[in-house]
Order: sequence, then structure tokens, then C-alpha cells
Amino acid sequence: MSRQIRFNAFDMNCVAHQSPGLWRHPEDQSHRYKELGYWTDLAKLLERGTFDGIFIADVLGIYDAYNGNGDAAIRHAAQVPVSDPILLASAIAGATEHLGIGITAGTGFEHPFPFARRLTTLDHLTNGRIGWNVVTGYLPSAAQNMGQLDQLQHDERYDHADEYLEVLYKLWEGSWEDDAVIRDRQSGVFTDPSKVHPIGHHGKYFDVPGIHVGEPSPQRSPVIYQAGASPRGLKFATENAEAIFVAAPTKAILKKLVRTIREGLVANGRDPYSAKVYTLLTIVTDETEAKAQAKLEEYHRYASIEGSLVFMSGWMGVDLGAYDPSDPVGDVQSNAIISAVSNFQQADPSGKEWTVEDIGKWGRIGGMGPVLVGSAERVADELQEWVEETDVDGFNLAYAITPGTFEDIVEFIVPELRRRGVYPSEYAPGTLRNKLFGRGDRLPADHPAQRHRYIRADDEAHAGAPA
Ligand SMILES: Cc1cc2nc3c(=O)[nH]c(=O)nc-3n(C[C@H](O)[C@H](O)[C@H](O)COP(=O)(O)O)c2cc1C
Repeated sequence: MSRQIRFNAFDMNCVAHQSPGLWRHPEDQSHRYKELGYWTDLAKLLERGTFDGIFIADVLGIYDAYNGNGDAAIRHAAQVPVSDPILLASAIAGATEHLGIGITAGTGFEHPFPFARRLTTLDHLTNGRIGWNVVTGYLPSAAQNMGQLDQLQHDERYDHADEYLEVLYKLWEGSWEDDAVIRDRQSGVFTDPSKVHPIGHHGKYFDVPGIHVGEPSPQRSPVIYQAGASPRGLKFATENAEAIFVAAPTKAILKKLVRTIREGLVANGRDPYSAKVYTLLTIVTDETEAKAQAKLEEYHRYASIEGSLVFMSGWMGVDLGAYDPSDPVGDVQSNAIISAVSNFQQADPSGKEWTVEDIGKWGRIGGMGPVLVGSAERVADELQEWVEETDVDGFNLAYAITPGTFEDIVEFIVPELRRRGVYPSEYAPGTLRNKLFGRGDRLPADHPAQRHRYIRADDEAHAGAPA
């Protein structure tokens, strides 16, 4: 049987997310990101297309590497202005029944204690449809605005994130026993205090002695999303993540990456398919090949190369404005997204090194992922090839214009894939975790959070000890 393909929508609470300049396109609606109806209509559309989820990215700083200041980012609306993704989740949940809602929050954004409660609240309000994209950040401007001189060094950001997650797992998984809430009207006991446990966490970065203040939600821990692709990022992802988001310019690079991820999951004692891997991609399609090509050309007329270089400079941690467009990317060192740099260094199968101009053109639609263009038949063929050749589970679909790109996918691509029997026609029941894996609502037994699951009264003295 042919492999099944999964879709996820990649978005952000801002204008023209990863397609700089395309906010100028007459059909693009992304300037309406401030309206609730814009999000709820999009969510309903995605649910009609049986997308696994909407994944809402976030950054808490501006892309100011390019030319050494934020002017170009601000001019092009390159992810600034940007609103909070978390506040969209309840509204999207109210408008849909099945769609997963993946929100991004950085481990440097806020203390884990209030964050734990916020996600528990959302997991209740969405009936267990929350995913959390754990990001460690790559913009020095974000760290500076949070009172630090600069962000931590790349690998230390992940050490900090390890402890952030440890605190959260203890709160979400360990603090409340399943039968703690008894709501007994006769005795007047709502919650049995002997079944609610302080987590006693004392670590390098955080001290959290007390109990989780939220009642256990359907999934307890949200579905953990992650997108790190450096060696340290992959270690973190394969220890924790259930959905791993990658960006690879070619099938060859993706294949290697997916293999590394599956091996990493196994090395961490997990099933190699216990995380779904989604690769970033943008689809430009229409009724015919010719119309799809014409659409792409039209999008290119609105796209901004400078806006693309603003993003690429931020992701690579390098001022690409300081280079000549014909300069090769070379051996750039980065304290930002290390994988972004290495991918571009190996992108061309013929061995030709990419120049700054190549990178600018590559990123003008859909960020770091490739653009597939063509009729439904051609795009479906290509999607099947990507999945069969690389062992990836599905696609994280960015947009050129919104909701136009997603409308085209639901109108043309989804029916074609369903006709081929490789795409779902309906959702599995239950929580997001159960829809993805069909193995219940809670984290599986082979997940590291398991070791924080049972904090019993007599263990409390040891609750803060490393597990
Ligand atoms: C598809 C995708 C989505 C991402 N979304 C975000 C995001 O919303 N916010 C963020 O700060 N980083 C985001 N990142 C960056 C990663 O979380 C991670 O910080 C980055 O890949 C650097 O890790 P690495 O050096 O281990 O590759 C994203 C990366 C990818 C590939």
C-alpha cells in the first residue's frame, strides 16, 4: 500500500508569514491577522481539508541582523508587527472540532510555572487539541528585550530548555494523580490533597517547589512539537518531540535528516515512528499546469528579495546585506539556526556553492522550504515521491498568499490525494495525540516524561532529585 501523507498548515500571527512582499498581492488577506474571523475561517477551511493542525510560529524580537538594524524588517513587515499566537487557540477551538492547534512559545519567553497553567487551560478548552512548539530562540534582539545581554550560546539554550521541560513534565505529569479530583458533594471534598504533590524542583535555572495549580487536562502534556535540526537540537527533539518540523531544500538532505531523526528516537529508547516528521513546503497549484506556472510568476512579481534576505540573515545569524549578491555563502559560522547554514552549504547536488542572491531567491516564497508548482496530478506525484524516497510523514505547508494557497490545496490537492488513497478523508477520534498516533491521549510509556509521572507522597523528599 502507498504511504499515507499528512498535512499541517504553517502560519504566524502576522502579515505574509514567510513570503515577504506578498502582502501586496490583491488577494492576500494576511493584513487581517488582527481579526478573529480571519483565523476561525482559516481553521474551518483546514479542517475541511483534514489537516492535522495549524502550527502558529512566533518570535519575540525583530530580524535586525540584515544591515545591522531592524529598518528593513519593519518596512517589509517581516514578522513584525506580530501578535501572540497563544491567544488564538481558544477561538480556533470554538470554531472547529478536530483541527490540532500548535502554538509556539520560547523557553526564554517566560517562567515555566505560569506557562504550565496556560497550556493546561488551553488543553481543557480545546478538548485536548493543543500542541506546543518548543523553541529556544535565535534572535539576539528577543533575548535583549527579556533583559539579557545576548541569547545564551546555541547549545546552552538547549540545556536551559531541558530543564524548562523537566519542570513542565513534573507539573503536568506528576503533580496530580488521575483520581485526585473527586468532587464529592456529600463529604464536601473537591480534591483529595493526598493525591496532589509538590514537585520540589530545584535546578540550575529554576526553583519550583509547589504543586501544579491546574487540574490534569485531557492530554496532560500538550503534544510536543520541535524544530531543531543541529546535532544538539536533534538530540533535544528526539528525546522530547512527537512532531518534528524540518526544513530541507532537497530530497537528499531530507532523507538524511529523517534517518538521523529515526535513529535518534531509537537511541533515546523510543519507537522510530513515535514522532511525526513534517517537512516545510509551499504548494502553488491550479486547474492546469499553465495556470499554476502563471500563478507562480505572478507571486514572484510581488515577492521581496530584500525581505527574504532579512529572514535569511536572522535565521543564519549573519548580515547578508554586507555581502555582494554574487558572493558564495561560504563557511559561515552561526549562533542562530546552525542547520540553516549547513543546509545551504550542501544544497546543490552538483556541488555549486549557493550565493547570497540564490538564497534571497530561494526564500522569497515559503521561507527555507522548496516550492512545488503544477497541476494537482503533478504536485500529488511529487508529494508521493518526497514521502516514499525520504520516509518523511508529511508536509508543513507554508503559504504564498493566504487563505488563497490553502484554498487551492483543499480544492485541488486534497481531493487528488484522497482519490489515490494516500490522504485521510476523516479524522481519528479523540485528542490531538490520539489522532496522530492512535494510542491514547497521554504521552506513551517510552517517552522521557514518564519518569516524572508518579510523584507519590513518600517520594516527595526525592522529587527534586535528578531522575
Ligand atoms: C519549520 C520550522 C519552524 C520553526 N518555527 C520557529 C518559531 O516559530 N519560533 C522560533 O523561535 N524558532 C522556530 N524555528 C527554529 C527552531 O525552533 C530552532 O530554534 C532552529 O531550527 C535552531 O535550531 P538548530 O540550530 O538546532 O537547527 C523553526 C524552525 C523550523 C525548521
